[in-house]
Amino acid sequence: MIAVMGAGAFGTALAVALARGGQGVGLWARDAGQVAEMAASRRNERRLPGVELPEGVTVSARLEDFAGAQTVLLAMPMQQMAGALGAHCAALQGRALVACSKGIDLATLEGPTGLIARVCPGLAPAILTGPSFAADIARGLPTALTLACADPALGARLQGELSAPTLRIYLSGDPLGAELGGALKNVIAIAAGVVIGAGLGESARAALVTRGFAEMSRLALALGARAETLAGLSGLGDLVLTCTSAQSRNFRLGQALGRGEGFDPAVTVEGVATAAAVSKLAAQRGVEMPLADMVTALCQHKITVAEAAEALLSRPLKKE
Ligand SMILES: NC(=O)C1=CN([C@@H]2O[C@H](COP(=O)(O)OP(=O)(O)OC[C@H]3O[C@@H](n4cnc5c(N)ncnc54)[C@H](O)[C@@H]3O)[C@@H](O)[C@H]2O)C=CC1
Ligand SMILES: O=C(CO)COP(=O)(O)O
Repeated sequence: MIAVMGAGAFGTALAVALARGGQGVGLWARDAGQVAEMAASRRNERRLPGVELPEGVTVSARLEDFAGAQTVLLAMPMQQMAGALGAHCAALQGRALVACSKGIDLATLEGPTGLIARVCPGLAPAILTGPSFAADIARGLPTALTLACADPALGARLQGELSAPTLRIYLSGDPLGAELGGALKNVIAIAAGVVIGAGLGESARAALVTRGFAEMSRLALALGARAETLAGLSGLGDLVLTCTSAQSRNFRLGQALGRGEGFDPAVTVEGVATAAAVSKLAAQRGVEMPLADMVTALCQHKITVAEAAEALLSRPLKKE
């Protein structure tokens, strides 16, 4: 059995895909009311409407019900991960923990695997990330993801366990690079949404995505990630998806900013807190991240879109 902590869109979609592939999956939600609703309707209408939970998915608000699961997927928003893990560390002893969240913790500037290693020392962390909208996974559309783990034997076990007929998993030994790609692309996706929302055009978006990739790579390499990881599914792959699709919540928030419209604060948009974390991290390391800094300032309403565009276009001319 595999357990999934966090019954949002992504956790539910992964549970559905894995169960369709023949795995027994325990889907844990902290809210007993939501669990009762899902158990009765066999759906998660709040987060993943229109998708039936296969028979192989068991829902519960009691983590003890999934004590047999050797692998636990963590699928809550990044800023909630430290609290959720801290509360359940004892119950998770002896399991492999696979982070499915994309972001950097604003309080500690840790990514998911670093946070797991600190909050639950002794547990084996891995990360599952890459271009994959929950709705696509749940519809059974083909999806490829990266499973990154520092321990090659555990990584190979998880790769096999988490692969399903429409979920193709590639293995990486660079969890830092994989998690940084997933976190940083959300920040650039907000900027891409701003460009489109403000009517600055497709050419500007292509330039921004390219310069965004350069800036993602600059920070990731400075922190010790591998360049080939950034060029893979978890970096470039997810950057392309998120910067070009209105299915992305990060892109849609950016579009709203670009148009001067509001955005529903209840929607999970990982890039907002992560942009602020990235700006801090980059300043600490002396890495230039002009796009992330602009996104941070825009999200905090410290500058206007016109000022951001002007500031980026008037930067000193450089070599590519
Ligand atoms: N939705 C998508 O297409 C994808 C999402 N992700 C990542 O998955 C993570 C979760 O995103 P979504 O599922 O889309 O968000 P969501 O907004 O659909 O759901 C978040 C869920 O987390 C739960 N939650 C919040 N705090 C919690 C806590 N302390 N303990 C347990 N559960 C808690 C909420 O009740 C909610 O059910 C994010 O980091 C996101 O970047 C990754 C790939 C695709
Ligand atoms: O990470 C995702 C797709 O790979 C989902 O993106 P959003 O969080 O922007 O919706």
